[in-house]
Amino acid sequence: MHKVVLLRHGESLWNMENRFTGWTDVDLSPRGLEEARESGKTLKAEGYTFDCAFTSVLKRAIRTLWIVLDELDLMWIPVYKSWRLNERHYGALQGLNKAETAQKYGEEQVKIWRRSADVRPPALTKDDPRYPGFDPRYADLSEDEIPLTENLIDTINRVIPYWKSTIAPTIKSGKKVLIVAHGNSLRGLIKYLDNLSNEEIMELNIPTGIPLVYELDDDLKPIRHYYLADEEKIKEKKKLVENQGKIQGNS
Ligand SMILES: O=C(O)[C@@H](CO)OP(=O)(O)O
Repeated sequence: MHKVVLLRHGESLWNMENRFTGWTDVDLSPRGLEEARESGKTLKAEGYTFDCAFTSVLKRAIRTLWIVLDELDLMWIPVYKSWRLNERHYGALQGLNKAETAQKYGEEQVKIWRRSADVRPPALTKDDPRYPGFDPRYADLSEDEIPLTENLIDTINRVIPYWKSTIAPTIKSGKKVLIVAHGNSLRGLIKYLDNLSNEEIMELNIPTGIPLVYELDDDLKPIRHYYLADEEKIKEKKKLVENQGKIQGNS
């Protein structure tokens, strides 16, 4: 049996301001820093240790990982960063306030943009300053790999090849792996691992900063999974994420 720990970064400054973030490289909020510290302490208290870690190229995930590794006194372990673990690209919605967008387009439309598997938010154009092609960290990507917008399936189509080529073989080799990533890149990974339908994934929200343990069999098929926090806290934090897409006062 293998265990892999998935962790969504702590609250970011744009989670705090309730803005669509995607590939925008915003840092953790003060609460996010605390959540990261808290997850590190929980993992330590529960006796978790890791041989290596995987994360995205976005600082809210990287800093969460640093803080967790600091708490675990594991800052020395190998850390692999890949754009493939980045948050889902939110296209032209990036930067907009989620509640205001719900006010303008309706809560149902915002839920579809946020949680459906196959609907893409409006796309960026290549002359938009938010186009990732202008960012040196994506210099090695081919033009087809650089998103203008993504739905969850597009995200899955870049996360899963990395899982198969790199993360899964590492886990199978017996290494203890920590993955610190994002709400939707983790939803994509979970949809794949648990074989969830497009309807089921619609209702899945991942709270910030709570370690999620997946126990996997030898073929890396999930046996069970659980968060390292009490039920109430998980429920409350999932609700918080869900309500971000509602018109203010409707939560
Ligand atoms: O804005 C985003 O990039 C994501 C994660 O913070 O938000 P959502 O939960 O709306 O998919």
